[in-house]
Amino acid sequence: MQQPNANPNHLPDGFSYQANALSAQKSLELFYYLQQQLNWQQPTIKVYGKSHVIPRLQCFIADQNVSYGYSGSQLIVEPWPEVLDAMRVRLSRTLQIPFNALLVNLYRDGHDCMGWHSDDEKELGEQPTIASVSLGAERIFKIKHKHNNEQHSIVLQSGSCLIMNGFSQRDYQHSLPKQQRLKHPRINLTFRSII
Ligand SMILES: O=C(O)CCC(=O)C(=O)O
Ligand SMILES: [Fe+2]
Repeated sequence: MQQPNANPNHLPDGFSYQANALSAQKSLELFYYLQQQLNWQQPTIKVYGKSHVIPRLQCFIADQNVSYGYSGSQLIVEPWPEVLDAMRVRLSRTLQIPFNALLVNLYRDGHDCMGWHSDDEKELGEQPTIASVSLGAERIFKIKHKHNNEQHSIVLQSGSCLIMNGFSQRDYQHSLPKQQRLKHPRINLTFRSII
């Protein structure tokens, strides 16, 4: 298996990684709170005409006027819990992006994963900014260029924030591969601005 790049600063244009956006203590508290409190769903998606449940749990939180078809399945839209609304306000102010939606992923263990994709849905606009906060187990995150062999892989630590902006979605795909031996869960918060 390819080793994760030791230096997360060597990411391509449009990706930037901040290790300690949240303290270890705060990250764990938030992890347990969200694991218990959110209304987790496991939507079904169609791949080549066949229906599958996705290999993770999800919760979609958004302002009331927002609707977002995620890979063809319409998720139930949940209101903002106070703690996530506060985080959204802070991130919006820091990054100068009016985040109005949040897709939360729960990877129950290393069997749960997310396949190669770009977050390039029309409703995210031309050069979307996505802020991705990780809580709980560390997971490997892979990035590959769409038209050449450029590949990167980094470890997303608990309390970290990965920002994707610029042409990161136009030019690259990303994925969260299975890690068969991993027993611990992880929650990922992806703040989005839907037009
Ligand atoms: O779990 C992750 O770090 C990636 C999530 C992701 O790519 C997405 O929600 O679009
Ligand atoms: Fe993504």
